[in-house]
Amino acid sequence: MELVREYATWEDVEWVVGNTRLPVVLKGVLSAEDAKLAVDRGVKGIYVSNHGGRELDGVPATIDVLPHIVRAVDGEAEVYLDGGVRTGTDVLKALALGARCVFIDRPVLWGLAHNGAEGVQQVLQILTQELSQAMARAGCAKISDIQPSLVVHQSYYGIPTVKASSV
Ligand SMILES: Cc1cc2nc3c(=O)[nH]c(=O)nc-3n(C[C@H](O)[C@H](O)[C@H](O)COP(=O)(O)O)c2cc1C
Repeated sequence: MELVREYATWEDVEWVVGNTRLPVVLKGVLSAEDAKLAVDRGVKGIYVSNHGGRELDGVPATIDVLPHIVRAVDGEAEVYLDGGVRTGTDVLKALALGARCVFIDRPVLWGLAHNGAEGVQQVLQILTQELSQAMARAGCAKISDIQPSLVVHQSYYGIPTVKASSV
């Protein structure tokens, strides 16, 4: 019986990178080790995601692994994050911990289900307004003013966090 492979390998990543001149973004990175392996293979965007926690019980929260991944990547790729971003302060925290941007999935779908295109617009407006308020209260006039010192994270104290290995 032929088994159907349901996971990607590093060879797959190498194939994609080698077959396009476009920058490749790898989604689903949850460990510093994998982030480094991806960068070493020419990946230009590390997309920290646990797919909304829907794929595998027990995976770490993306915000917990983000600082380790940012440190490992060391500016060699942009780092993005999704998973559980629900408020403007969530956005602020992710940016402060080194994400270039965040992605939002289910809140957008909830807005769509509630009120169609207008509902989606409302969700994005609420998040934008909350981020703007959070930035004002944190003394940030622009996005580049959002610095790690705004956020106290357990990893800054050397407390070990869960390590996962997945692509
Ligand atoms: C209904 C649904 C289907 C999804 N399908 C995929 C998928 O096929 N591939 C993938 O990488 N992520 C998939 N995701 C995960 C999202 O792209 C995203 O990583 C996650 O939902 C972000 O978390 P949030 O919903 O808390 O914002 C799916 C999410 C939902 C809710």
